[in-house]
Amino acid sequence: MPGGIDPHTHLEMEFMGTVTIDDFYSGHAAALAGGTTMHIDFVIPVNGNLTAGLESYKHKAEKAAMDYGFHMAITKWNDEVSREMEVMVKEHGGCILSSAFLDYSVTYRDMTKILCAKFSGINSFKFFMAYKGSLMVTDDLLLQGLQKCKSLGALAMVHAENGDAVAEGQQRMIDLGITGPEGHALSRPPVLEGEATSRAIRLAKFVNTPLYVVHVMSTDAMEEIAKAKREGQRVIGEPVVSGLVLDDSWLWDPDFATASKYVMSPPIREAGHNKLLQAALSSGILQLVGTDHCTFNSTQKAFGAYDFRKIPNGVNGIEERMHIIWDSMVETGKITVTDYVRVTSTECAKIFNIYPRKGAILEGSDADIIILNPKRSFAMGARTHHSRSDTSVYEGRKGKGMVEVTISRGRVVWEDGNLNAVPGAGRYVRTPPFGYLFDGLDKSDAVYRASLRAPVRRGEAAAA
Ligand SMILES: NC(=O)NCCC(=O)O
Ligand SMILES: [Zn+2]
Repeated sequence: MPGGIDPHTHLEMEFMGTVTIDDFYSGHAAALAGGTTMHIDFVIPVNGNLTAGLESYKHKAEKAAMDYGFHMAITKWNDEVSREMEVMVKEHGGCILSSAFLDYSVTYRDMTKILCAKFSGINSFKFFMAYKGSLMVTDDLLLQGLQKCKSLGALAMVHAENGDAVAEGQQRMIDLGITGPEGHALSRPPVLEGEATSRAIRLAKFVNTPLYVVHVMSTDAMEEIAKAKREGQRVIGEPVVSGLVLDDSWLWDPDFATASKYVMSPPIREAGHNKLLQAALSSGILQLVGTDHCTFNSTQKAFGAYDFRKIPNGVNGIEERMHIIWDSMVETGKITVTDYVRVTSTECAKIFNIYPRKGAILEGSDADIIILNPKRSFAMGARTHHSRSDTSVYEGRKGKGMVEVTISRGRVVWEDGNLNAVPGAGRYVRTPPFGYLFDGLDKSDAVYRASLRAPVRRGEAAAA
């Protein structure tokens, strides 16, 4: 089948003052072991300092062992950011140098050109509606961003939680003396995810642009997506492996190291949400499976030993995704093998406009192929996984369905537990703008304009 594509990971990303511990090599090794031949999400903040952001990623990307693409995070708004979004979307050769860069030396300008040429071709931008005081965007910024995304043919993605209310919820827990990992889940209940999802959907509707909701963790958020889709809105919902198969009971574990492993945002929900998210995936309400892979080791998680707000957010999943989805959804008859290929690969390639180069086995496609043996069993855990993390939220999990071979662009990069990819073997994959989600938007915009019956001509104008 086509090699899996993980639409949403964070490898070696700085987050909550901590750097995630998987880098381009260990993370990619883990991903290839999981049968994933490429993935899409590295969050680079666009902060009016594009070149610095790209420069810091260039060295990491040079070590990539698998094909990869980028999303970019928009965390503030000004003309420079707006301009940088254009820079990132333009294809190779069409790179625009922002006016600020032109003031620098030729060498600097050339470097900018090279970096832009190398990393342009990004067609998605991510907006965090949570993490007040750091990444969170206001409605005003989100609106500006949605409009800009639409004009560029780029997909707007949202981390949907009401960040203001989360901050209140956190303070409420601290005031109640709840400082442990369970406070994390209690401070940001499903209603806050549902509210932000609904708000983002409505703003995207107002702008008439497609929306991609990352890590849908609750039925509250899923129901908002279902409603919007029923009404014909172009909204993509991405559940992640942790939300599909885990529940929040671990957060109440008396052992801090165990409980803190499960801290991520939005939180892993109480049992029941997971099964309903699986059902939504089966029926097409949710469209593709990501991981939001963002690992911190036990030392890093221990930063929040006395205050859950300081526990770095994130769990593993890049290596486990293909196996767990096969075991929990195909082996149980919830989805067909064809659906499995769709939700782990094809849909992602289509949404990010790289199909059929990726996500298909066709003449002319990259020969990205996995061979999964449905009869072979797996047993997961930190001692045997390929991530650099000393913990796994899937510790002790057993099931059926093992990726035995991963082929990337025709080369066998993973075979029976052996990694055959060297650092630098991966290629950057440009994601062109105006994917299928943008088809016909001009027509619906025209219908909208025609429906306005305005301006009404009054007075002299009407008489003329
Ligand atoms: N999800 C999470 O807890 N960590 C990764 C960063 C984010 O996407 O929120
Ligand atoms: Zn997020």
